[in-house]
Amino acid sequence: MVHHQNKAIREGDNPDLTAERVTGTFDTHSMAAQIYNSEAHARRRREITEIIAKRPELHDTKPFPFMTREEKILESSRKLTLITKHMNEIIEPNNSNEMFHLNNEVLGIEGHPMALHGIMFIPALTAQASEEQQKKWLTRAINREIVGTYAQTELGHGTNLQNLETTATYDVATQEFVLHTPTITGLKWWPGNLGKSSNYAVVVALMFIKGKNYGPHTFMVPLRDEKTHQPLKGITIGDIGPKIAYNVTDNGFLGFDHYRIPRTNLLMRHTRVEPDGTYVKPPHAKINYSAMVHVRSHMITGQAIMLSYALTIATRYSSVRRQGQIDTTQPEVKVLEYQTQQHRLFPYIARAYAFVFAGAETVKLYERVLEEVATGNVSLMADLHALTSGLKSVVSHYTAQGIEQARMACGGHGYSQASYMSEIFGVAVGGCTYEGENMVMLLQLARYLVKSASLVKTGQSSKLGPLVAYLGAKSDSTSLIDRTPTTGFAEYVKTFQHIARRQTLKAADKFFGLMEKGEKRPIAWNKSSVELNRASRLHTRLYIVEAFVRRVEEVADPRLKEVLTDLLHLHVNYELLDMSTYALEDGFVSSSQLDYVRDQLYFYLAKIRPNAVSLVDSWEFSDQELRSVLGRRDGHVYENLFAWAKASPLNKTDVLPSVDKYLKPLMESARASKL
Ligand SMILES: CC/C=C\C/C=C\C/C=C\C/C=C\C=C\C(=O)SCCNC(=O)CCNC(=O)[C@H](O)C(C)(C)COP(=O)(O)OP(=O)(O)OC[C@H]1O[C@@H](n2cnc3c(N)ncnc32)[C@H](O)[C@@H]1OP(=O)(O)O
Ligand SMILES: Cc1cc2nc3c(=O)[nH]c(=O)nc-3n(C[C@H](O)[C@H](O)[C@H](O)COP(=O)(O)OP(=O)(O)OC[C@H]3O[C@@H](n4cnc5c(N)ncnc54)[C@H](O)[C@@H]3O)c2cc1C
Repeated sequence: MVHHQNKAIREGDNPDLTAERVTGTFDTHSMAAQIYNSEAHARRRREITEIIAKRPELHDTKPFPFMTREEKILESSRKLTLITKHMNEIIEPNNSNEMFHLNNEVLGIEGHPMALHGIMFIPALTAQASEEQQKKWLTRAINREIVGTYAQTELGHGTNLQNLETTATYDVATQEFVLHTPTITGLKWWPGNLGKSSNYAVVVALMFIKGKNYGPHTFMVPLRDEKTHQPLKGITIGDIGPKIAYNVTDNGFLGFDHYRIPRTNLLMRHTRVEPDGTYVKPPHAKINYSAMVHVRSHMITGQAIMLSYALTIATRYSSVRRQGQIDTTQPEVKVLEYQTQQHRLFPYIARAYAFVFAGAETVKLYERVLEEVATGNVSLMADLHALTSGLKSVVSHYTAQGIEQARMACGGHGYSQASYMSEIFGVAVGGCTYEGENMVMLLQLARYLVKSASLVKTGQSSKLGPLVAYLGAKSDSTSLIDRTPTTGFAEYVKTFQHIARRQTLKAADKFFGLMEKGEKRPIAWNKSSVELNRASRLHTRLYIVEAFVRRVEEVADPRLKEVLTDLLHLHVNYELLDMSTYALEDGFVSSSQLDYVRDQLYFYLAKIRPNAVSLVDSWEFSDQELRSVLGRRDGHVYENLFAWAKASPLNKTDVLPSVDKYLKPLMESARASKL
């Protein structure tokens, strides 16, 4: 048997797809180790996939698009119960990476009844509950004796937490907090799994003690009777209805009617209220925003994975779809031969790799900050907040764009739910909104950038943190791209630094200039905000490029290094063209240099072409995880599209009741009236 570098090759596959895999120049298992950050985890992912493949009870009973929302929730609950019961046979206990993979394989991306339990409820208790509180609730939560969510957003307010309407008023006499929803707009609205699944929530409410508003605080709140699951007295609760996607998750509403909880249900790791109502301040004002930072830090990888789902589907399909000729004397070509198709897909393949590498760095920083904060050191919180705010915005934006490009690259079949593209898009695009609307989060990063710009302008560049140190550096007068014998990545990084620095300083000048002219700070901020967000995007895209460069530098295997270097070339050239307005504005890059960048881009599209399928195969998504007829590993698309269509509920009978009831009589009466 021939051992190929691409480990997805199997006998009997569509030969067009096998031909693509044979041309791969690198070992896809080794690339998976880069993507998943260790050989051990990449191997464990494969093992988990194999275990699941052998357990039919963990497979979907029918394609998700053919299920109603209720059926999907039932099916998801069934599988959730099974994986909870057999967890230790499938994954290592408490390994969150393995858990993430298990969930994606078995439950899928549409959510499940305990999604928020793992993503936010447990992280909130871990970071914000005192040791005593953790003994009481965390172990029970980890054991899934109770199910919880994170209830912050309200019908009227999601972004502006200071103006939430839910109040938690301390009653010194009974040592209780009284939770209350004063208006319709104060109803909690959106929290995942709040509607029907959770019996507890970490609730964010404005805390009032002796008439003073202490701002948003987090409380552990029982919502439903642990035995009957009936809502407790004083609680109004339900599902908010179907959404664009993610409909297995019961996003919910919640209202409180003078609902009492003990004082000790305020999460008290960093902040306290004494029995007499004395308030003990936390070491950092935003320390209780940690569950949001947790998701923002992890969602970078989550988004990269969803982008890669779509790219895997589109790239495989483009290798089996033949349409039209390039040379009219030759047979029809695979659509992947078209330069336009490559230009649509390959830069996004590069972005997906860039995002997953940036995501790995972010999680590392998050874990470091989490440890430091636990010991009272909050010095890196602002840096982490700035970085994750920018990354969640930029990455979710390009992920949604990339998925949509991948869908269009599949032509008509991309529009069928058999492709699964609409669900992938729908789930991913939610990331532009949840955990902070993207514009809002870019403005959070902009605050950090403006402060950094102030340091530069006042001659204090030495105080800049490592993520913004480039703002204090001097620029060359023009870019060195194509002006040195060999243009390396360093020239590109310097060019991106120049662009981000110039835009940051320009936006900050505009803001400070408006204030000098007498505008109040918030007005000046609003009038500069488009320019400020441009700076935030450029800064974040620079960070992503640098993370990509750092990773490629670390890779030892020469075959992997070569293909990752090709991807990085594609990435930097594509990015530079995409932001060329900024580069041309001050003549830092000339139009002849951009011609060079364009030529490089086309060169690397062609160079990557033979590795395209192997690059997507390296993500090692099983068919069960992808849930896409177009993206099947074996490439047998057409016969399976036909089988899928035949299985559609509409095809259970030849004549639909609606035809019997309405269309037949309509046609009959039309015919009769002609007589
Ligand atoms: C593991 C997951 C993997 C994959 C996920 C896959 C699927 C997920 C599927 C579904 C989604 C699941 C869950 C979704 C959950 C949610 O959406 S929860 C709700 C999230 N809500 C938000 O994000 C609200 C956004 N708003 C805010 O965060 C805040 O309101 C704010 C915009 C930051 C402003 O806060 P505030 O009003 O308090 O601000 P100011 O008083 O003006 O202070 C600003 C200063 O505070 C600093 N700051 C703010 N936040 C932080 C922080 N977290 N850490 C450190 N510092 C912070 C900010 O920098 C300002 O500082 P300054 O400039 O020095 O003044
Ligand atoms: C799929 C999904 C899951 C969610 N899960 C949860 C959950 O589990 N728990 C939870 O508590 N919440 C959850 N949410 C809610 C989510 O976090 C909020 O919807 C989100 O933070 C945005 O807030 P908003 O809806 O108030 O948007 P708005 O703030 O109303 O945004 C509307 C527009 O106003 C703009 N805008 C608002 N403020 C500013 C500003 N200061 N400057 C400039 N522009 C501004 C925005 O950019 C946007 O264009 C979820 C939402 C979704 C879609």
